[in-house]
Amino acid sequence: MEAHVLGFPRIGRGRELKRALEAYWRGESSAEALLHCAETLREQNWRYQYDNGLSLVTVGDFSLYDQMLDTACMLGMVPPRFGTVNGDVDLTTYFHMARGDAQRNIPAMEMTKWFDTNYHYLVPEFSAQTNIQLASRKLLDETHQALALGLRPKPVLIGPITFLSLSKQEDGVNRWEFLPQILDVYCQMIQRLAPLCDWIQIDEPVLCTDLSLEGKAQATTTWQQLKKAAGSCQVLLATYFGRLDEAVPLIAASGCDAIHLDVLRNESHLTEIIQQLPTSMMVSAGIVEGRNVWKNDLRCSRERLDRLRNMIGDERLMIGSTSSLLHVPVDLFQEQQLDPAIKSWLAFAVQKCREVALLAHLLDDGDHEALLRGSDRIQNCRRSDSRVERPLVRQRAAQVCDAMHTRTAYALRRPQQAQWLHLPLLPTTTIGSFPQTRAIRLMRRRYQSGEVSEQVYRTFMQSEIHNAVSEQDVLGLDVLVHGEPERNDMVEYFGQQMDGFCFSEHGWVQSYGSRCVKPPIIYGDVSRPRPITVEWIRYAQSLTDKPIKGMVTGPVTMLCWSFVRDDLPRDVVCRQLALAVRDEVQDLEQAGIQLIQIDEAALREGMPLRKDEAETYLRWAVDCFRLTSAGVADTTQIHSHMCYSDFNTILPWIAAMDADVISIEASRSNMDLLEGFRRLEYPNEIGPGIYDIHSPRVPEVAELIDLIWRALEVVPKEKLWINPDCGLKTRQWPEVRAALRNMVSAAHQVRQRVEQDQQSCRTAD
Ligand SMILES: Nc1nc2c(c(=O)[nH]1)N[C@@H](CNc1ccc(C(=O)N[C@@H](CCC(=O)N[C@@H](CCC(=O)N[C@@H](CCC(=O)O)C(=O)O)C(=O)O)C(=O)O)cc1)CN2
Ligand code: MET
Ligand SMILES: [Zn+2]
Repeated sequence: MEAHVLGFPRIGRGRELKRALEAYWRGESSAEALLHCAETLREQNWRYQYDNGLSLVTVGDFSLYDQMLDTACMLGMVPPRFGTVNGDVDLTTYFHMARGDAQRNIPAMEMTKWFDTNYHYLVPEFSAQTNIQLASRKLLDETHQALALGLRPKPVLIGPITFLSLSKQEDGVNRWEFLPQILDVYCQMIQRLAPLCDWIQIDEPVLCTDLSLEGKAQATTTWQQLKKAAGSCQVLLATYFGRLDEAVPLIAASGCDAIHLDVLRNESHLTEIIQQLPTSMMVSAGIVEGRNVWKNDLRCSRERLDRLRNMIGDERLMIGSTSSLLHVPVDLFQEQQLDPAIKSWLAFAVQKCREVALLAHLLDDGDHEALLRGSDRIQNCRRSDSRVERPLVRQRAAQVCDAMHTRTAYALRRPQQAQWLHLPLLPTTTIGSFPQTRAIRLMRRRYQSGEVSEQVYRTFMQSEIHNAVSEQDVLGLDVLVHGEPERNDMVEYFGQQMDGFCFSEHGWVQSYGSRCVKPPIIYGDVSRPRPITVEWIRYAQSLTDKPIKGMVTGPVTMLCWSFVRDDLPRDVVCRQLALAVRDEVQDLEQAGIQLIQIDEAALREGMPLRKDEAETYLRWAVDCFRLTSAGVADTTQIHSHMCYSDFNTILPWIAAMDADVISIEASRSNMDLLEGFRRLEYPNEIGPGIYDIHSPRVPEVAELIDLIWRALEVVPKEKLWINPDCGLKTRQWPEVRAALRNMVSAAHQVRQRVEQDQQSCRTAD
């Protein structure tokens, strides 16, 4: 029986790829060194798969930056601003596409979230100049590398339907018209791969979303052609992240040799799905979860697989992970500090490979009872651990009532806030973080390792806060922040101070390019034993007469960016988080902080992939935000920040959050997205980001003024705030200083004009 995973993390168990990339970008190492590191990592990843008993190793999941970008390169789709392509896309062009070219002032390709994960892909661009041609040998070379090592490669490609669905097009261009040319390149590649392997994997995760009309119309014939190109090599059509629904008949008619599906997320429809497939089609059962870190319940999985086997027979079954393992850390065995009991409940990518192989083995005849008992013991230990279910947390959650979600009407709060705040028109602020410098990170590491005392650490962080506050004072911002120097990450930091969470030392997961996150693990009921941010924020407030905006991470974002326990529904966990953050918000208020931002950066990305599940999610997500924020006085101003602002379909829900002020990403869309807020007559205040913090480019005053005027066409002047798109932690101080200086100057100039106009209106009256 074939046993495989859909993909493996590429960052390396010691984040080798991150270090190699950043050294190369800084000009400190050669392209050869980078490519050598990549080759070594691929080999290492395949060894993990092979040594743990998988029958195939996945090839082509490795990338120097992103697999969608790699696919665009394979198709020769270099956007014209980066130059013309001659032959294969070179490394310099590749990284310019990913990160922009600062020297020539060329913006990078857009980055956005990969389905409902915290991974970002680069969005391929179709324009009138797009010229599709095979322009990368990467997949072929890597397949040869695996063969040379004596391994059995299974090359993987992002499928054409997913690729096109996730791309963008310039006005007047229909990207679907490129499908025949794209297919031609895919077929060329597949024809070359076919003699080298038994299986080719075509990833079509878009099948687990509500498919577009074009996608539906083109899918089946597209895959039929891919299969034709593969000849006698078998094609596995891989779906993941959700339910298949209406995609099943499309797949059934594809002529492909196997379908991969997520058994857990399709459980209730499994029989129906199988009935629709031709009996010649094999089923690769995604049974080991690729999106969380919990050890597989082998008995339960074996029962699931047995039911499936009874429907289709042994010879039609393959065993796999539910999705690529890109979304989990590499190797649990590196962890030295985890509580041993909790560690025994976990599996990272390497361990998950083993689980897939074990499950294939468990389906053989033979006595596997000892193995199953071992797995049962672990599951029981986890269920009965006293840290998992805590009566006080449950009691408190049960006592939550409607009144705890509701504040006085905004119209009544607003004048009360204005009375003490005395803000000018178009107030300026930032989203929270200032540059996380090398020195800050180093100090944190030295403190964690015990090299420096708590006293030294605190004094250092206070001096960073002092520095951030005086920078903001000099810049003339109206509402200040403390700058978040004490936070390694906006989610991990809060998790580290709550009960019910645990942490890995090396559990890095790629977020984009070389940037990684270390998601905390929620294993038990969550509560907040003591205040988290109060000391830091109070210190910042003691340094200035201007208002400091307190900064906390909201419950939905804590949930979305953590590994969440799988023994409770997500909304229940989220409500526990909401109560914990609610306590923090109230403590900040008690400490005299009257502006508090509750970041819900991930609210939009947490939306389920299927529209029919969106409303349920939005209802509890918005409720949790309200539960977090509604315990404060009318005079306290609640802010919220959300990134990745594809908000148009959920605007009424954003309004229902009832934050006094929201800040959102808008600069890259040129304020276009505000149109929706105008139609809705968004009642509260709003700060559409006027400069893109993802790029080192310093925006000019004139363009900022222009954006502010554009925003004023839509947002009444009394409701508009001026701020960047997101936090500034990934930037450097010189850029930040220059950009904020321009932002404040732009705000002042527009403010003056608006005030003059007001004056002359009054005189005319
Ligand atoms: N969880 C989460 N998801 C998010 C975001 C976010 O902020 N958090 N933002 C959006 C964009 N995603 C991002 C993801 C990561 C980073 C980022 O900057 N990551 C850092 C790591 C941040 C971190 O946890 N840093 C730790 C550990 C840093 C570290 O590597 N330390 C060195 C030692 C210090 C040194 O020599 O530099 C080491 O351990 O070897 C700290 O500051 O304490 C990185 O990859 O470089 C930025 C944006 C969406 N998703
Ligand atoms: C990814 S959203 C970031 C919000 C946070 N307050 C920051 O400025 O970093
Ligand atoms: Zn943000």
